[in-house]
Amino acid sequence: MSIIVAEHLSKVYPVAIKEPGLKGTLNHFFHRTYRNIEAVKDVSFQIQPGEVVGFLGPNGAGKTTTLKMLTGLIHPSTGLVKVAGHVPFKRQEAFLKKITLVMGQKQQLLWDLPALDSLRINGVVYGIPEKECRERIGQLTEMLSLQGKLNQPVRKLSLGERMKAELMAALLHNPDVLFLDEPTLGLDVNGQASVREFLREYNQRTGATILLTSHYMADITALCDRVILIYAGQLIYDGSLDGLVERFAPYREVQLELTNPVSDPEKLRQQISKYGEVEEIAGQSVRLLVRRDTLTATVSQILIDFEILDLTVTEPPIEEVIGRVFTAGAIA
Ligand SMILES: Nc1ncnc2c1ncn2[C@@H]1O[C@H](COP(=O)(O)OP(=O)(O)OP(=O)(O)O)[C@@H](O)[C@H]1O
Repeated sequence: MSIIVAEHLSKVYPVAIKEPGLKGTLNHFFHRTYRNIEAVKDVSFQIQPGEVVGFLGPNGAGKTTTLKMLTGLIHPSTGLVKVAGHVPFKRQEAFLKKITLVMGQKQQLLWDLPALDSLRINGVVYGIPEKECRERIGQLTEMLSLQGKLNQPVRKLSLGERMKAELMAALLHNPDVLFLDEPTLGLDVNGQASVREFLREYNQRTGATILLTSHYMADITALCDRVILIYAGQLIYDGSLDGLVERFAPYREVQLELTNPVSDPEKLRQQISKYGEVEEIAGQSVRLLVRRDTLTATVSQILIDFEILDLTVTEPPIEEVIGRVFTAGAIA
Protein backbone atom coordinates (compact mmCIF):
# COMPACT_ATOMS: atom_id res chain seq x y z
CA MET A 1 0.00 0.00 0.00
CA SER A 2 1.28 3.49 -0.86
CA ILE A 3 2.67 5.50 2.04
CA ILE A 4 2.35 8.82 0.18
CA VAL A 5 -0.63 9.55 -2.05
CA ALA A 6 -1.16 12.84 -3.88
CA GLU A 7 -4.22 13.00 -6.13
CA HIS A 8 -4.93 15.99 -8.36
CA LEU A 9 -3.14 18.25 -5.93
CA SER A 10 -3.29 21.99 -6.62
CA LYS A 11 -2.33 25.09 -4.69
CA VAL A 12 -3.29 28.63 -5.60
CA TYR A 13 -1.79 31.55 -3.66
CA PRO A 14 -3.77 34.78 -3.83
CA VAL A 15 -1.27 37.64 -3.97
CA ALA A 16 -2.26 41.26 -3.38
CA ILE A 17 -1.36 43.58 -6.26
CA LYS A 18 0.06 46.98 -5.33
CA GLU A 19 0.61 49.78 -7.86
CA PRO A 20 3.71 51.94 -7.28
CA GLY A 21 3.50 55.41 -5.68
CA LEU A 22 1.30 57.05 -3.04
CA LYS A 23 -1.92 56.50 -5.00
CA GLY A 24 -1.07 52.83 -5.33
CA THR A 25 -0.39 52.56 -1.58
CA LEU A 26 -3.75 54.18 -0.74
CA ASN A 27 -5.60 51.98 -3.24
CA HIS A 28 -3.82 48.97 -1.82
CA PHE A 29 -5.01 49.95 1.64
CA PHE A 30 -8.69 50.57 0.79
CA HIS A 31 -9.46 48.43 -2.28
CA ARG A 32 -7.05 45.59 -2.27
CA THR A 33 -7.02 43.54 -5.49
CA TYR A 34 -5.56 40.10 -5.84
CA ARG A 35 -4.17 37.88 -8.55
CA ASN A 36 -3.77 34.12 -8.23
CA ILE A 37 -0.47 32.30 -8.48
CA GLU A 38 -1.00 28.67 -9.40
CA ALA A 39 2.02 27.19 -7.61
CA VAL A 40 0.97 23.53 -8.04
CA LYS A 41 -1.42 22.31 -10.75
CA ASP A 42 -3.14 18.95 -10.69
CA VAL A 43 -0.18 16.89 -9.46
CA SER A 44 -0.72 13.17 -8.78
CA PHE A 45 1.76 10.51 -7.63
CA GLN A 46 2.09 7.63 -5.19
CA ILE A 47 5.15 6.53 -3.26
CA GLN A 48 5.66 3.08 -1.75
CA PRO A 49 7.21 2.41 1.69
CA GLY A 50 11.02 2.37 1.61
CA GLU A 51 11.35 4.25 -1.70
CA VAL A 52 13.85 7.10 -2.06
CA VAL A 53 12.41 9.53 -4.57
CA GLY A 54 14.04 12.66 -5.97
CA PHE A 55 11.69 15.59 -6.38
CA LEU A 56 13.15 17.91 -9.00
CA GLY A 57 12.24 21.15 -10.67
CA PRO A 58 13.76 24.55 -11.42
CA ASN A 59 13.38 27.46 -8.98
CA GLY A 60 9.74 28.31 -8.40
CA ALA A 61 8.46 25.02 -9.87
CA GLY A 62 6.36 24.23 -6.81
CA LYS A 63 8.53 21.72 -4.90
CA THR A 64 8.43 23.42 -1.50
CA THR A 65 4.70 24.11 -1.87
CA THR A 66 4.10 20.40 -2.55
CA LEU A 67 6.25 19.38 0.43
CA LYS A 68 4.31 21.81 2.62
CA MET A 69 1.02 20.21 1.54
CA LEU A 70 2.41 16.71 2.14
CA THR A 71 3.50 17.66 5.65
CA GLY A 72 0.31 19.54 6.50
CA LEU A 73 1.87 23.02 6.81
CA ILE A 74 -0.56 24.34 4.20
CA HIS A 75 -3.92 23.16 2.93
CA PRO A 76 -4.23 22.14 -0.74
CA SER A 77 -6.59 24.34 -2.77
CA THR A 78 -7.97 21.18 -4.37
CA GLY A 79 -7.02 17.52 -4.41
CA LEU A 80 -6.31 14.83 -1.89
CA VAL A 81 -3.19 14.05 0.15
CA LYS A 82 -2.58 11.06 2.38
CA VAL A 83 0.69 10.34 4.13
CA ALA A 84 1.15 7.23 6.30
CA GLY A 85 -2.63 6.86 6.35
CA HIS A 86 -3.26 10.42 7.62
CA VAL A 87 -4.61 13.60 6.12
CA PRO A 88 -1.58 15.86 6.78
CA PHE A 89 -3.43 19.13 7.29
CA LYS A 90 -5.18 17.71 10.37
CA ARG A 91 -1.68 17.68 11.99
CA GLN A 92 -2.68 14.82 14.30
CA GLU A 93 -0.07 13.80 16.87
CA ALA A 94 0.08 10.27 15.43
CA PHE A 95 0.85 11.78 12.00
CA LEU A 96 3.56 14.13 13.30
CA LYS A 97 5.29 11.19 15.00
CA LYS A 98 5.47 9.35 11.67
CA ILE A 99 7.00 12.10 9.55
CA THR A 100 9.79 14.63 9.58
CA LEU A 101 10.54 17.68 7.44
CA VAL A 102 14.08 19.00 7.05
CA MET A 103 14.57 22.29 5.24
CA GLY A 104 18.20 22.93 4.42
CA GLN A 105 17.82 26.68 4.88
CA LYS A 106 15.96 26.51 8.21
CA GLN A 107 17.24 25.22 11.52
CA GLN A 108 15.49 23.92 14.58
CA LEU A 109 18.50 23.56 16.91
CA LEU A 110 19.00 26.46 19.33
CA TRP A 111 22.09 28.44 18.34
CA ASP A 112 23.63 29.04 21.77
CA LEU A 113 22.84 25.66 23.33
CA PRO A 114 24.74 22.44 22.83
CA ALA A 115 22.91 20.27 20.28
CA LEU A 116 22.51 17.63 22.99
CA ASP A 117 20.23 19.96 25.00
CA SER A 118 17.99 20.63 21.99
CA LEU A 119 17.90 16.91 21.26
CA ARG A 120 16.78 16.15 24.82
CA ILE A 121 14.05 18.80 24.53
CA ASN A 122 12.93 17.18 21.26
CA GLY A 123 12.89 13.82 23.02
CA VAL A 124 10.49 15.19 25.65
CA VAL A 125 8.30 16.93 23.02
CA TYR A 126 7.94 13.65 21.12
CA GLY A 127 7.36 11.68 24.35
CA ILE A 128 10.37 9.42 23.80
CA PRO A 129 11.27 7.55 27.05
CA GLU A 130 14.62 8.79 28.44
CA LYS A 131 16.50 5.51 28.02
CA GLU A 132 15.26 5.08 24.46
CA CYS A 133 16.19 8.69 23.68
CA ARG A 134 19.75 8.16 24.98
CA GLU A 135 20.13 5.00 22.91
CA ARG A 136 18.78 6.71 19.81
CA ILE A 137 21.15 9.66 20.25
CA GLY A 138 24.06 7.21 20.65
CA GLN A 139 23.05 5.31 17.52
CA LEU A 140 22.63 8.44 15.38
CA THR A 141 25.85 10.00 16.76
CA GLU A 142 27.73 6.99 15.51
CA MET A 143 26.00 6.86 12.12
CA LEU A 144 26.63 10.60 11.60
CA SER A 145 30.18 10.56 13.05
CA LEU A 146 29.28 13.35 15.48
CA GLN A 147 31.21 11.97 18.46
CA GLY A 148 32.43 14.81 20.71
CA LYS A 149 30.42 17.47 18.84
CA LEU A 150 27.09 17.45 20.63
CA ASN A 151 28.34 19.14 23.81
CA GLN A 152 29.45 22.30 22.00
CA PRO A 153 27.11 25.21 21.35
CA VAL A 154 25.59 24.76 17.91
CA ARG A 155 27.12 28.05 16.70
CA LYS A 156 30.59 26.53 17.11
CA LEU A 157 29.87 23.62 14.77
CA SER A 158 30.89 23.67 11.13
CA LEU A 159 28.09 23.97 8.57
CA GLY A 160 28.36 20.26 7.74
CA GLU A 161 28.31 19.23 11.43
CA ARG A 162 25.33 21.52 12.02
CA MET A 163 23.41 19.95 9.15
CA LYS A 164 24.13 16.50 10.56
CA ALA A 165 22.97 17.61 14.02
CA GLU A 166 19.81 19.01 12.39
CA LEU A 167 19.21 15.64 10.74
CA MET A 168 19.71 13.98 14.10
CA ALA A 169 17.07 16.24 15.69
CA ALA A 170 14.71 15.52 12.81
CA LEU A 171 15.18 11.75 13.08
CA LEU A 172 15.18 11.33 16.84
CA HIS A 173 11.54 10.20 16.92
CA ASN A 174 12.23 7.51 14.34
CA PRO A 175 9.85 8.76 11.62
CA ASP A 176 8.69 6.49 8.79
CA VAL A 177 8.63 9.25 6.18
CA LEU A 178 11.39 11.81 5.62
CA PHE A 179 10.69 14.97 3.60
CA LEU A 180 14.04 16.58 2.88
CA ASP A 181 14.15 19.97 1.17
CA GLU A 182 17.74 20.68 0.05
CA PRO A 183 19.44 18.77 2.89
CA THR A 184 22.91 19.40 1.46
CA LEU A 185 22.43 23.07 0.62
CA GLY A 186 25.63 25.08 0.97
CA LEU A 187 27.77 22.14 2.08
CA ASP A 188 31.15 21.51 0.49
CA VAL A 189 31.70 18.38 -1.60
CA ASN A 190 32.80 16.26 1.40
CA GLY A 191 29.90 17.51 3.53
CA GLN A 192 27.44 16.68 0.76
CA ALA A 193 28.92 13.22 0.33
CA SER A 194 28.75 12.36 4.01
CA VAL A 195 25.12 13.50 4.40
CA ARG A 196 24.27 11.51 1.28
CA GLU A 197 26.06 8.43 2.60
CA PHE A 198 24.21 8.75 5.90
CA LEU A 199 20.82 9.00 4.17
CA ARG A 200 21.53 5.94 2.07
CA GLU A 201 22.57 3.92 5.13
CA TYR A 202 19.59 5.21 7.12
CA ASN A 203 17.16 4.16 4.39
CA GLN A 204 18.74 0.72 4.12
CA ARG A 205 18.80 0.14 7.88
CA THR A 206 15.34 1.45 8.72
CA GLY A 207 13.35 1.13 5.48
CA ALA A 208 12.22 4.75 5.90
CA THR A 209 10.63 6.41 2.88
CA ILE A 210 12.46 9.52 1.61
CA LEU A 211 11.24 12.30 -0.66
CA LEU A 212 14.13 14.59 -1.40
CA THR A 213 14.67 17.82 -3.28
CA SER A 214 18.18 18.87 -4.20
CA HIS A 215 19.88 21.11 -6.71
CA TYR A 216 22.92 18.81 -6.53
CA MET A 217 22.42 16.08 -9.10
CA ALA A 218 25.04 13.96 -7.30
CA ASP A 219 22.55 13.63 -4.40
CA ILE A 220 19.87 12.44 -6.75
CA THR A 221 21.99 10.01 -8.75
CA ALA A 222 23.53 8.54 -5.58
CA LEU A 223 20.28 8.11 -3.68
CA CYS A 224 17.25 7.97 -5.94
CA ASP A 225 16.15 5.25 -8.34
CA ARG A 226 13.05 7.23 -9.09
CA VAL A 227 12.55 10.91 -9.83
CA ILE A 228 9.49 13.10 -10.09
CA LEU A 229 9.95 16.26 -12.15
CA ILE A 230 7.74 19.28 -11.84
CA TYR A 231 7.88 22.32 -14.04
CA ALA A 232 5.70 25.42 -13.59
CA GLY A 233 3.59 23.54 -11.03
CA GLN A 234 2.90 20.54 -13.28
CA LEU A 235 4.22 17.01 -13.10
CA ILE A 236 6.13 16.34 -16.29
CA TYR A 237 7.91 13.07 -15.47
CA ASP A 238 7.63 10.29 -12.91
CA GLY A 239 9.91 7.31 -13.39
CA SER A 240 13.46 5.99 -13.26
CA LEU A 241 16.55 8.13 -13.79
CA ASP A 242 17.50 5.96 -16.76
CA GLY A 243 14.05 6.44 -18.24
CA LEU A 244 14.46 10.19 -17.88
CA VAL A 245 17.58 10.10 -20.04
CA GLU A 246 15.81 7.91 -22.62
CA ARG A 247 12.82 10.20 -22.77
CA PHE A 248 14.45 13.62 -22.75
CA ALA A 249 17.79 12.92 -24.41
CA PRO A 250 17.08 11.20 -27.71
CA TYR A 251 20.78 11.21 -28.62
CA ARG A 252 24.10 9.70 -27.58
CA GLU A 253 27.56 11.21 -27.72
CA VAL A 254 29.91 9.33 -30.08
CA GLN A 255 33.64 9.93 -29.69
CA LEU A 256 35.93 8.91 -32.52
CA GLU A 257 39.68 8.65 -32.61
CA LEU A 258 40.75 8.69 -36.27
CA THR A 259 43.72 6.57 -37.34
CA ASN A 260 45.24 9.24 -39.61
CA PRO A 261 46.07 12.91 -38.89
CA VAL A 262 43.44 15.39 -40.08
CA SER A 263 44.82 17.73 -42.77
CA ASP A 264 41.60 19.69 -43.37
CA PRO A 265 39.35 19.88 -40.26
CA GLU A 266 36.69 21.92 -42.09
CA LYS A 267 36.35 19.29 -44.81
CA LEU A 268 36.17 16.57 -42.15
CA ARG A 269 33.44 18.53 -40.34
CA GLN A 270 31.39 18.67 -43.55
CA GLN A 271 31.89 14.95 -44.22
CA ILE A 272 31.04 13.85 -40.73
CA SER A 273 28.12 16.17 -40.10
CA LYS A 274 25.84 13.93 -42.16
CA TYR A 275 26.06 11.36 -39.31
CA GLY A 276 25.14 13.72 -36.48
CA GLU A 277 25.72 17.08 -34.88
CA VAL A 278 29.46 17.70 -34.62
CA GLU A 279 30.37 19.06 -31.21
CA GLU A 280 34.14 19.24 -31.53
CA ILE A 281 37.07 18.29 -33.72
CA ALA A 282 40.40 18.39 -31.88
CA GLY A 283 43.37 16.83 -33.65
CA GLN A 284 42.29 13.29 -34.58
CA SER A 285 39.45 13.28 -32.03
CA VAL A 286 35.86 13.97 -33.02
CA ARG A 287 32.81 14.26 -30.75
CA LEU A 288 29.35 14.16 -32.29
CA LEU A 289 25.75 13.71 -31.16
CA VAL A 290 23.88 10.90 -32.89
CA ARG A 291 20.16 10.17 -32.66
CA ARG A 292 19.53 7.17 -30.41
CA ASP A 293 17.06 5.54 -32.81
CA THR A 294 19.65 5.43 -35.62
CA LEU A 295 22.71 4.85 -33.44
CA THR A 296 23.61 1.29 -34.52
CA ALA A 297 23.22 1.99 -38.22
CA THR A 298 25.10 5.30 -37.98
CA VAL A 299 28.03 3.85 -36.03
CA SER A 300 28.30 0.90 -38.46
CA GLN A 301 28.39 3.32 -41.39
CA ILE A 302 31.06 5.50 -39.72
CA LEU A 303 33.22 2.39 -39.22
CA ILE A 304 32.89 1.62 -42.95
CA ASP A 305 33.49 5.19 -44.16
CA PHE A 306 36.44 6.18 -41.91
CA GLU A 307 39.57 4.60 -40.56
CA ILE A 308 38.89 4.52 -36.85
CA LEU A 309 41.38 3.77 -34.06
CA ASP A 310 38.84 3.94 -31.25
CA LEU A 311 35.13 4.61 -30.88
CA THR A 312 33.11 5.15 -27.70
CA VAL A 313 29.42 5.86 -27.17
CA THR A 314 28.35 7.64 -23.98
CA GLU A 315 25.09 8.86 -22.51
CA PRO A 316 24.83 12.59 -21.98
CA PRO A 317 25.39 13.62 -18.34
CA ILE A 318 22.18 13.65 -16.32
CA GLU A 319 22.76 17.32 -15.34
CA GLU A 320 22.72 18.20 -19.02
CA VAL A 321 19.52 16.25 -19.66
CA ILE A 322 17.72 17.85 -16.72
CA GLY A 323 19.01 21.26 -17.80
CA ARG A 324 17.40 20.66 -21.21
CA VAL A 325 14.16 19.51 -19.60
CA PHE A 326 14.05 22.67 -17.51
CA THR A 327 14.18 24.89 -20.55
CA ALA A 328 10.67 25.48 -21.82
CA GLY A 329 11.60 24.36 -25.33
CA ALA A 330 12.49 20.83 -24.28
CA ILE A 331 9.11 20.29 -22.70
CA ALA A 332 6.94 21.58 -25.49
N1 LIG B 1 3.34 32.08 0.37
C1 LIG B 1 3.33 32.34 -0.93
N2 LIG B 1 2.55 33.33 -1.42
C2 LIG B 1 2.52 33.59 -2.74
N3 LIG B 1 3.24 32.92 -3.67
C3 LIG B 1 4.04 31.92 -3.25
C4 LIG B 1 4.13 31.58 -1.85
N4 LIG B 1 5.01 30.54 -1.72
C5 LIG B 1 5.44 30.26 -2.98
N5 LIG B 1 4.86 31.08 -3.88
C6 LIG B 1 5.04 31.05 -5.35
O1 LIG B 1 4.67 29.75 -5.80
C7 LIG B 1 5.56 29.28 -6.81
C8 LIG B 1 6.20 27.97 -6.36
O2 LIG B 1 7.07 28.23 -5.26
P1 LIG B 1 7.84 27.08 -4.47
O3 LIG B 1 8.56 27.72 -3.32
O4 LIG B 1 6.90 25.97 -4.16
O5 LIG B 1 8.87 26.59 -5.58
P2 LIG B 1 10.16 25.67 -5.45
O6 LIG B 1 10.07 24.67 -6.57
O7 LIG B 1 10.29 25.12 -4.09
O8 LIG B 1 11.32 26.70 -5.77
P3 LIG B 1 12.83 26.82 -5.17
O9 LIG B 1 13.61 25.71 -5.79
O10 LIG B 1 13.25 28.16 -5.68
O11 LIG B 1 12.72 26.73 -3.69
C9 LIG B 1 6.56 30.40 -7.04
O12 LIG B 1 6.07 31.16 -8.13
C10 LIG B 1 6.50 31.22 -5.76
O13 LIG B 1 6.80 32.57 -6.02
